[in-house]
Amino acid sequence: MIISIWRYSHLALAITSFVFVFLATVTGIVLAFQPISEQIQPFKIDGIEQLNVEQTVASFKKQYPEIITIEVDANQFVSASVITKDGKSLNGYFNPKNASFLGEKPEVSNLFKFTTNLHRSLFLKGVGRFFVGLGSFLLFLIAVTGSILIIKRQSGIKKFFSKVVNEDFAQYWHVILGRLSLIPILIITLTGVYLSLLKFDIIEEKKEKHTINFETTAEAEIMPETSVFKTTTLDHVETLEFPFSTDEEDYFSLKLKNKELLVHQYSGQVLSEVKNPIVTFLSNWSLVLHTGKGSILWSIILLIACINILFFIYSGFKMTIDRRKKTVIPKNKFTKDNADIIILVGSETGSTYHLATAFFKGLLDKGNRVFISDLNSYTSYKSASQLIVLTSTYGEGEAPINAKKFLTLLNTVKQERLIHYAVVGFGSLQYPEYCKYAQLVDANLQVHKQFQPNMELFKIHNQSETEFKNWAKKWNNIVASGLDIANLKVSNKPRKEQLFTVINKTETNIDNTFLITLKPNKKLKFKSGDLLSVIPKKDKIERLYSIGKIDGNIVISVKKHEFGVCSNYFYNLKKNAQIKAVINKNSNFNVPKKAQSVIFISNGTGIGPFLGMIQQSKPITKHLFWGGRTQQSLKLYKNTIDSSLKNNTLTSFNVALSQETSDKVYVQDILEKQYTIIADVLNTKGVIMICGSIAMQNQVLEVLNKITTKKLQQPLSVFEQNKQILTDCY
Ligand SMILES: Cc1cc2nc3c(=O)[nH]c(=O)nc-3n(C[C@H](O)[C@H](O)[C@H](O)COP(=O)(O)O)c2cc1C
Repeated sequence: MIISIWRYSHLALAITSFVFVFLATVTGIVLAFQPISEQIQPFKIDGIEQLNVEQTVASFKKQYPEIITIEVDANQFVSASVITKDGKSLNGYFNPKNASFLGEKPEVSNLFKFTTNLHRSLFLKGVGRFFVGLGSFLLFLIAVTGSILIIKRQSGIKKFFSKVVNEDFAQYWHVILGRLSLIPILIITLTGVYLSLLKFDIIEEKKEKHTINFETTAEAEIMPETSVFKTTTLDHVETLEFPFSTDEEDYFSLKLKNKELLVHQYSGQVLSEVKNPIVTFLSNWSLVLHTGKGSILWSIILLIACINILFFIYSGFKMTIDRRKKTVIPKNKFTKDNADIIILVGSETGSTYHLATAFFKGLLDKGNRVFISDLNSYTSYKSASQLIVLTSTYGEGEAPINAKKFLTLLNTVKQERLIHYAVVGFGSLQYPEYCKYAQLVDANLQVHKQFQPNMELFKIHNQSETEFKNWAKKWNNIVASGLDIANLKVSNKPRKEQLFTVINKTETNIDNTFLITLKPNKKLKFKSGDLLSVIPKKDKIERLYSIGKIDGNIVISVKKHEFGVCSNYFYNLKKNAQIKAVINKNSNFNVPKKAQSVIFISNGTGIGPFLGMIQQSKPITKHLFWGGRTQQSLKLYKNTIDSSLKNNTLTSFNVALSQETSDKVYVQDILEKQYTIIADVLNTKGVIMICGSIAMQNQVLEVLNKITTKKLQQPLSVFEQNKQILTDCY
């Protein structure tokens, strides 16, 4: 619940301040170029930190009979106002070393003048200034609430900068850039507020007045060694005003960064010293930090921060709109008390709702009495016989926002009837606590007297529509709700299908396995390890095949099952037949660009993607391990493997045949023998890729763990976290 308060505050502030923040940011982007354009002008003289005021005054006095002021600005450009020997007044930039004139101060461009006005007051004078100041304060609050949201999302302040899982472009970059620009944005907003308060005199700059007692001043003496002009270098000076006349009671007025001095014009004695109040110090810093004056680096940081703010406006609103679109609970036709089937949804960002809605509508279409709601609305159900919980997991294995109260309610609400239930967990394998909350819900329902499971907990990675349909099919077989799985409208994304031509298909081998080669009709970008998604007309259920890329074509290894809809569909395709399919990127199972050595481990048809990878002519070490039944099973792949060995695109091939000899050898057995290869590859940041059956994967992982623990003194989990173990098993 707490996270929602912060999220709503963050959103409410963003909506309230949108116009002002947008205008201030766009104008801020333009204004960031002003200090940069100033800095690149040729008025900077190196070494003013070694030049003292006395030397500068002396060189000016040599050149000009009268000097009015000398100034040093934030860019360390020295400007002055002087009268020349021929009585003309000269204003502009000077070289402080020899007092030579460098040029007039350039006029501020109309673009910068216009933008500054818009930035400061929206051309509305005081009222505009007030709203800009308020906008700045609201942006500060947005940054604070945003930081709190990141802390909540990352489960603690210590993990503020730890890895963010990339599930959605807008969400991922909102967090990543938010963290990086937090400090500059806090500085921009706080200084913006400060400068506004200063303008409205809410903060006042009260300076002490100078008092001079000429009676007590020392006898005139020409600038002694200890004089303040000698001990002050030019880089500390802001302005130096010269005396009006030669009268002893007329003095220099020297403004430094931290104080103001009145200096005797002959003795160099300090007649009066007034320290700058803290307000002046803060004002100077606020101006420098807010505008980037005097520093190209800081101006660029401010510029990037402003561009990021524009991105936050876009990504923040995009996330909100997406969430709102997704989080729509369909209208109920039946009440909670006259429905037979209750669907309860737990969702943080709304994705689970679209699958829940498809399921709900599918059941309604077949005449079921269904009621749908969120998990926090759990209550008693008078006629229900089935409960389906569809819930995601958030934070570190925690309940999503609309499910936080569910477990408490489950233990307090009385249920009169015995209800059968099924729980589907939605999560992501990228999080260590995969579908943890669904697990918790399932465990609590298991021990509840009024609930009885009709199937095991089902976990779904990345909102997979295929997996959801698989679950729905299983559930439907148990409950016999008449659900038409093929026509469940689970997808809200249009499918961009491409045409492929069958250019080769082998006969089935002894294991009923065959290879099919497809040529894309149009040029397509894809890699070995990507997935080919096919939806056969017969059952309209999506199937995914891991593909090998050979000579720009797709090769897949398929096992023909007697009643397999898709495998028979593929098998019955004739040469030159056209099929429609989609290639899904699967970057988690492509050969990583930086890997210098790779081990491929597979059994059966799992060799498919590796047939492409072993042919790729990358100068890296590649070892292939494959487990099959007999020599006959291997024949299907032999040509590709042999040519890869011959061309040196494959370093070694290790085969395990389980039915060839009496001592059944499986792929994990040959791995154990080749432990040095495994240890070497992992130790040198190489990668192990596994494709095939889940049973094989589990056995292989066990063996790999033994090897790493023994030979590298580290459990396999360390290499899994380093992304050195990649799997694509089914
Ligand atoms: C900040 C954050 C934390 C997450 N934590 C987990 C987690 O601990 N376990 C898990 O399996 N999935 C986790 N996920 C993934 C979500 O459960 C997954 O994306 C799910 O499909 C979201 O569904 P929803 O939009 O209906 O909430 C997390 C996602 C985010 C953005």
